[in-house]
Amino acid sequence: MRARIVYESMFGNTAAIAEAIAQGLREHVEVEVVNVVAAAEVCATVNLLVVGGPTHAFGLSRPQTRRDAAKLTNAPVATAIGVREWLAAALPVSPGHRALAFGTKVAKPPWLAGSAARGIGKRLCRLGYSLADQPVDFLVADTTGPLIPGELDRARVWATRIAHTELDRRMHHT
Ligand SMILES: Cc1cc2nc3c(=O)[nH]c(=O)nc-3n(C[C@H](O)[C@H](O)[C@H](O)COP(=O)(O)O)c2cc1C
Repeated sequence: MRARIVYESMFGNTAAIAEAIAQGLREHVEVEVVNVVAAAEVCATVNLLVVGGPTHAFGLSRPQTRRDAAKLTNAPVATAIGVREWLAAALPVSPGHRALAFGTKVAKPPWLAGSAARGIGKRLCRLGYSLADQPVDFLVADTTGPLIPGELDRARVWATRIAHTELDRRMHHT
């Protein structure tokens, strides 16, 4: 089984979660982790597509929010393409394709609405994917991070559980 993780990240937090998910999946699955900037079209030979990005202005980032993010860091930030644009350009898939959605957002205030993970999940479903689990938000302490303690472990454990259930599912479907 092969998985591809496509992520977007301004300050490295979503990137770190993507790596933790890869670690969790890798115990059972061949995994490739790709920054959305470098991700070409959706690869047909992948059994599980995992897509993640930061929550900006209650949803997926846009060119303007990425430009705003770029002002908060000296590190190079890709503003031209994000997960929103990548998914908008993706081709629909036939039934049976599996996917997972994740995102990051600030922990406080807890009532702050919006989730990139949910938006990504919706778009994946519209493309024809069935989600292997509910979209998951991972939390950062502040806009530029860091992740709150325990989030990397939570991502690893989540991914390992999904790898198990997906392998199990494939064994019983073939
Ligand atoms: C322009 C901008 C808008 C943001 N809007 C939200 C928001 O609406 N809700 C939220 O929870 N976090 C918001 N955040 C915080 C981001 O979710 C946070 O920067 C991100 O999770 C960090 O991940 P990254 O290092 O991978 O970019 C915003 C951040 C930026 C830069």
